[in-house]
Amino acid sequence: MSLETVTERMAAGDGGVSWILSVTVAAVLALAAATLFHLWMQTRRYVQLGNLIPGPVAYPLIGNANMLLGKTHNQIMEKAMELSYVYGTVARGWLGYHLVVFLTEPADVEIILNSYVHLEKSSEYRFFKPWLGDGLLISSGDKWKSHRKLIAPAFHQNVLKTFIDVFNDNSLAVVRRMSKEVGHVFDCHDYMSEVTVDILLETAMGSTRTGENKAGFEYAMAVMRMCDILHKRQLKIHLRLDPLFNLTGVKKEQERLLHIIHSLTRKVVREKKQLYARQLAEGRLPSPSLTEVIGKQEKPVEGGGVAHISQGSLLRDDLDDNDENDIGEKRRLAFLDLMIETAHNGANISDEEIKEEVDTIMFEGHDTTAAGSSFVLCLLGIHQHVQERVYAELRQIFGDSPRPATFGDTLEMKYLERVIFETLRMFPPVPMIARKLNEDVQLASKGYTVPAGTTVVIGTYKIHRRADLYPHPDTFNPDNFLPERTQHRHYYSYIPFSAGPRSCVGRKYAMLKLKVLLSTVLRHYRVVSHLTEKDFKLQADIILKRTDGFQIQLEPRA
Ligand code: HEM
Repeated sequence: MSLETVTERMAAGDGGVSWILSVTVAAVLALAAATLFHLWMQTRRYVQLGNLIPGPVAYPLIGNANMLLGKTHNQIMEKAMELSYVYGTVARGWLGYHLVVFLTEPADVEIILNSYVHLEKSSEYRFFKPWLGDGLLISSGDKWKSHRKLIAPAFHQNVLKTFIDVFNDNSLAVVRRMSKEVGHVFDCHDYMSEVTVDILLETAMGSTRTGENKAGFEYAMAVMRMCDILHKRQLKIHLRLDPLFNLTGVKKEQERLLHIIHSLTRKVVREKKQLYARQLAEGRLPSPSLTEVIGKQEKPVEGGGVAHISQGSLLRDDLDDNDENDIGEKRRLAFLDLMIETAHNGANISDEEIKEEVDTIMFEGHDTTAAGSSFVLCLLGIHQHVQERVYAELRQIFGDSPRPATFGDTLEMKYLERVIFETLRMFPPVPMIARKLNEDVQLASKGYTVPAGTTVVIGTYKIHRRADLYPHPDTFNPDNFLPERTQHRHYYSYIPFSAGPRSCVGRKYAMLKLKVLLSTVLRHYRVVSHLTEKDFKLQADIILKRTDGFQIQLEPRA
């Protein structure tokens, strides 16, 4: 039909208009039908691929959501474990029409974690957003990539060495504080949490919470309480839903705490920036520059400033550089200073983004290490012969001297290192990791294809308890990490710090801090516990903890 005819018909009045209307409606309907057909085909493929993976019978509309009804987060985790016993190392569940796939086979886990494509976090991580904004833990795409590149050098081994004094001073302070607990059973997590926040305040922001600095004290308390709120939101179904959460007092408390946290981080970023500019103008810098500390001859390794903690090189890799030229050990550098310097040198990062990264480090570095160190103390309290071996190693390093630990000493703490690794195997502080797939993934296991849009849950806790990977997996045995044992295990069968490009950027920091803290505590006290690890009541939400408390007793060492 020519344009003329159409114009003629339009000019003809009502009949023409209704004809045009009919054509438009028909076109819209055809388009809608085509879109629906496309969606249906896609959904059909999604559902078909999902249903090829073994899992429980799913019901229309709800899928397997009935299995979650009325369950606590803990029971859900237990259910997921159960499913993997019944259905094997690849198991699926349907939340309505949303596919969730559980992986516990290292070769499959490697495909996800070692990829630069599947880096997006699942929607579960949204609770962190009001606190951490678009910080490293939850950001994605180019932002994550560029910030990771920027932050990784701040965790370089030579930077970490500058923290030794902070680690030592705070460890000794907590040993003194714990002296009032001698002789009775107490929860060591409170102490581990407090000392961890103190250390983070100094190493992340260059602040302390002692002395006149009331803001630092309030900040530390707010960080601890915010972590509790995040736990609550994972556990309580009504707090998970934003509209309901917004009506609660917990939301008000969250706002109050975030006001304290963000005000201080913003203020510290602003002041540090001004100080940096002033000192630069005066021709002096507040601290040695990042390049000076890292050293020109050493190139930071992509993804964390250190090679990945791998099975073959697990022990060597953790603190591999036995360089006694401890540059800057007396000159403390906070991550914040390093980020300000990097921004000054032209990196594309705003003040607000720097604030988000500092907040992220405060969160990620807190609960994980507090839980990790508490589990170590509980396990050593139970396994006295292991504790005696650790103590013998420490006596060999320090003799009778009360001197603080040096970086070189931490390299000698080989057995303590194995104890920490074994603890993180049995009780990984981050018990599972979740990713959202943006592309289909072909798994190594039985050739399953997991379709784009699926949430993949990597069951770290379950992988670490596989009897084919760790003989007697429920027995605490630090020798699981003897080099001759680790070299025969799959690289992805030990992932407490995750692995691949999105692995924990703070893993070397964590290991160094744990060694200094635990060695200081163990040089002063014998830890005692009358329980066994079978008595532990575990709570698995964001961070694995004991709901019965981390109960131990202390006896002073002569
Ligand atoms: C025992 C102690 C620690 C454990 C077990 C641990 C574990 C983990 C795990 C499993 C992840 C990946 C999370 C995911 O993909 O969902 C992660 C990420 C991260 N961790 Fe740690 N962590 C520890 C200590 C620390 C410390 C001390 C810091 C900082 C001072 C830190 C900073 C981070 C950051 C910033 C990320 C996000 C990395 C990214 O997405 O690129 N962690 N950690």
